[in-house]
This record gives sequence, C-alpha cells and structure tokens, in this order.
Amino acid sequence: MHDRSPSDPESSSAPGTRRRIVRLFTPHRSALCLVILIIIVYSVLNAAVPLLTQTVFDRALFGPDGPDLPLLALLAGAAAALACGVGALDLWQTWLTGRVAQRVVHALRTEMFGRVQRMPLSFFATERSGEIQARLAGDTVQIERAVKDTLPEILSSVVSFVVATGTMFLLSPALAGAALVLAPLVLLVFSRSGRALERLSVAGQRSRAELSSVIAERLSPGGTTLARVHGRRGEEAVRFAAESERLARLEVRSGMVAQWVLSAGHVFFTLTPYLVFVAAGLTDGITPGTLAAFTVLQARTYQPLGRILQISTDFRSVLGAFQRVFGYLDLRPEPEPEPEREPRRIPAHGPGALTVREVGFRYPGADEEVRPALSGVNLDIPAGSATLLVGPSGSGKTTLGHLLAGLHPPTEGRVLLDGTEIRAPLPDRICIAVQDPFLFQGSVAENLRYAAPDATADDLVRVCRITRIHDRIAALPGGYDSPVGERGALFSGGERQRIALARALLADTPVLVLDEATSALDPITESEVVEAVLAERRGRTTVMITHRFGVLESFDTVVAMEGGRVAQQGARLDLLDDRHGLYARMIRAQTGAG
Ligand SMILES: Nc1ncnc2c1ncn2[C@@H]1O[C@H](COP(=O)(O)OP(=O)(O)OP(=O)(O)O)[C@@H](O)[C@H]1O
Repeated sequence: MHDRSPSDPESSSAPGTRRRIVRLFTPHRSALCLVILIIIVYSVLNAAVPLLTQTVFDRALFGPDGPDLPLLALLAGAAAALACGVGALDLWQTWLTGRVAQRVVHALRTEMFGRVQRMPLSFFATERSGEIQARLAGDTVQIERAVKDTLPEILSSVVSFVVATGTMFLLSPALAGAALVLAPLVLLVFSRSGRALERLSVAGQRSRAELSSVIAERLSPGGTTLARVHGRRGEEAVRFAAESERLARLEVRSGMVAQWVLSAGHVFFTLTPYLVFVAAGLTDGITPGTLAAFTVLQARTYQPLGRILQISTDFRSVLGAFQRVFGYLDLRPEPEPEPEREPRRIPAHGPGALTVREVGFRYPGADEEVRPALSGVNLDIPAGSATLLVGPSGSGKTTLGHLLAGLHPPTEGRVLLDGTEIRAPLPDRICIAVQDPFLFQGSVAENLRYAAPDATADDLVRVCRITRIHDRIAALPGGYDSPVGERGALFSGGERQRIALARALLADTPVLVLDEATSALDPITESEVVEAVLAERRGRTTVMITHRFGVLESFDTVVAMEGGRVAQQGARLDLLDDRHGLYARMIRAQTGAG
C-alpha cells in the first residue's frame, strides 16, 4: 500500500541534510544568536529564583533574629521584577523565533511551489495524489513548529540544565553529586526509548501520508463516483480503516514508550531527594534553605534532561520532513525558455505557420521496447489554415497536439512556429483546449478571464456566443458571476468544454489547438460550435484533433496519424478521393457508407 514517491528520501539520515538545514538558517544567524543570548539570560534569571527561596528561608523567615518582614517584602519585590524580566524576554524570544520560522518556511514553500509548477507534465502523471499537498502543507508545518517551538525549548532546556547544575555545585558539591548520581541511568533510558520513538514516528509519518493520499484520491468526485458505480465503497472503507488502524496502533505504541519514559523519570525524580537528604545528613553545615533550594534545582535538572531527550526524538522526525522537502527542491524542472535576443521575425507567409521536422517523442520512463509515441513526423501547417488531425486511438494525436502547444519538448527533431523553435508553452502565440478541461473554484467570468484578465464583459459574451454557451450562462441567477463549483461540477461535461473553449478563444492567439475539446457535445451542437469557431477565426491557425470528423466539412487540410507516424496529409477532398487511404477508410467506418 505504501507506494514511494519518485522524490522520496532513501533514509532520514542521508548525509548532507544537516548541512543543508544549517545553510537554510545561515541568513538568520544574527536573529538566532540573539535568541540564544536571550535564552541564556532568561535561564540565568530563572536560576536566581531558588537562590531567592534560600534567602527567604535562611534570612527572612528563620534568620538568627527571627522573621525579617522588610527583607521578605524586598525579596517579594525582587521576585516580581524577575518574573517581569523573564516574561519580557520570553515575549521577545517568541517573536524572534516565530519570525525566523515563518521566513524559512515561507522561502521553502514558495521555492517548492515554483519547482513543482515547472515540472514536466509526466511528473504530475506519476506523483501520488496528495503527496504534493502533504509536502507543501504538512511537512512545512512540521518544520515551522520545530523552529518556532522545539528549537527554543531545546536551547532553554540545555541552558537550564547547565545553569541549575552549576548552581547546585555552587551551593554544595556533595549534595550536587548525590542529586546527579542517577543522571547516567536516566540518559541511558531516554536514549534507548528515543530511538524506539524515532522509528515509530517515521512509520507514523508514512502512514499519515498514505491516509492523506487515499483521502485526496478516493474522496474526489471522480473517486467516489467510480466506487459507487462499481459497488466498491465497502472495500474502500475497509482499506481506509486498515491504514487508520495501523496508524492508531503506532500512536498507542509511541504513547506507551513515551509514558514508560515518563514513569521511569518519575521514579528517578522521586528517589533523588532522598539521596540528597542522605548526603545532607552526612555533610556538615547544610541549612534548611539550601535543602529547599536543592528541591527546586533538582526539578530544573531532570526536567530539562527529559525534555532534551524527548525533543531530540521530535527533531529526528523533523529531519525526515526536511528530507522530503529537499527531495522536492532537488527536482529538475523543465528549463525556462531562453529570452529572445532579437525581436521575433514575422515571416513572409504570415504568423501562425507550424512546421514539424523529423519529430520523435517518447514519454519519460516509457519502456524502450515499446514503440515511441511519435516517430519521424513531418508536417507543414500553413498560417491561417484549418487542419483536422485524425487517427485511431493511441496513434499519437494528443501527443502531437501537446508538442505543437509546447507542453512537451520533442525528444527528436524540431517543432517550429513561424520559423522559431517551440520548446515551451507560448501563451501569447499558441493556445490548446483539451477534452477534460480544468475549471477552478470561482465564477464563470473569473474562469474565462484566466486567459485574458483585461477582457471586457462584451468580450466574454462574444466568445461564449461562439461556443453556444452564452444563453445557458445568461439564464443563471448570477449570470457570468455564477459559481462553477469544484472543478466545474455545477455544469455538465459539454457545458464545461464550451466554457473552456470560450476561454481558449479569449486568449486570442494566432494558433489554436483543439484536442477533442468538443467531444462531450451532441454532434449537432458540436458541428455548430466548430463551424462558428472556424468562421470567427480571423486568420487563426486552427488544428482540431477529433474522432468525429465525418460531419466537419470546413477544414481545408487533414493529417491522418497511425502508429505514431503521419500516414496521410493533404487537402481534405483529395484524401477523400483516395478510397484506400486511412482517412477515407475511417470516414466510411464512421458514416457506415459502402
Ligand atoms: N503520460 C504518458 N506516459 C506514457 N505513455 C503515454 C502517456 N500518454 C500517452 N502515452 C502513450 O503514447 C501513445 C500515444 O498516445 P496519445 O494520447 O497521443 O494517442 P491519441 O491518438 O491521442 O489517442 P486517443 O485517440 O485514444 O486519445 C499511446 O501509446 C499512449 O499509451
């Protein structure tokens, strides 16, 4: 059940991770040094509290001349001032660490987003659903908490431990020795259980990622419909419950290990005062105040010790989160297209001419034994022409359409627009409308204006009239401001396609590729829409990939593909005359003509 993501870390302790984390924080070193300084001062001020307690006991309450109330009042004032100082430092440190945490995580999040955004389309086809979400949202939150809460806590615990131990030795080395005699045993217990907790936490992290992946995929509209249609809701629920139970068992086990550590710590903590009392009995000159101060100080040694070991376990699981984040930062996105050095040359035959030369394409990771999706493709599509791209299923039409739109660079050969090579999408020059279009949560107008933010209301109406969707939108209570729902769920498949096609027209590019962009329409509406798109094309090169080409008569040229190659290319009527050619055979099969 646990599929690995292509960018999963091999292990949470791969070398280099710690160095990269340090580099991440280097720009914030002054803020972090200040945090360390504040924590030291804070801990030293905190350590003064037991000394005040000692003075309260030995001088103000049980001094040689009896209770000294003015001194008690003075000590109370000092305690209040200390508490205020400690509180102010705490605030300052929280603000500083919060700011560093937010800046680091913001930088990581935005860099990851940018990288993933620029990944080839094949990455999104193979990456587990929910994984991107888990890394960008989940892992970064874990890192943020570690920096904001855990890092100051570990620092203050170390300083508290050192200061408290130092104070104990200052007050009485003999009692300090007795108080710390069990410390090595505590260390041993904590480090053993720390390793067990780490293993459990890594397994828990995996299980949570799996759960979020199942939720994202199986509770999507498509996932739930599929489960209902095939009556698999029960199995889905069982699968989810099994993983959830696994996580629950892991959580119980790690809770038990943590509790075992706490209980062991409690035993040591209960025993230690008696060891100190025994040492006090054997040592001369120990006052009740010193003993009272020791009681407070002991808590300040064992508690931070426990926290340090507990937190170091959390830190090890944060290392895993860092590794997963670094895994995405190491992704190799598609290279950005090089900026043009010279202004684009408009060739004599006008803008929008497509040329395909000896193009081959193999999908990343595709088996070398299997034939490539495209091979040896040569095409000349004149500017302003209307071309039908047809062929059997799997013949490479969509792949070629994607190459024309610059969505994939070819693995062999070149695709050119007006003599310039296309290796990346050119939003001002080429637009593609696809079979399963994406509408985002928002209004119809917002979805349309994604292609042209400055489009006027009249522009929206114009393109929607061409794609025969205006009347439907206008009839809605909110008109063009009506919501489209999750992925356009408030519209039918054919309506979604028509809105998306209108959006593509609004981009007003010299080249438009329609990849089965009207496949969900009834044949009559489809031919109406396609004819209108062609009639309004005003010199736009239009390439249409379709299986239902029998009724489309306004196209001047046809390209017929078979097995990743161009089988036929020419004027539509000429290809119709070639009775044994692929196009004529497909037309006959479609229309049932003899
Ligand atoms: N993302 C992908 N990864 C690997 N192989 C792919 C991928 N997409 C398509 N292919 C393969 O490439 C070949 C061409 O597919 P393509 O989608 O271009 O065909 P098509 O002619 O558009 O088919 P259809 O008419 O069924 O839409 C097919 O063999 C297909 O299995």
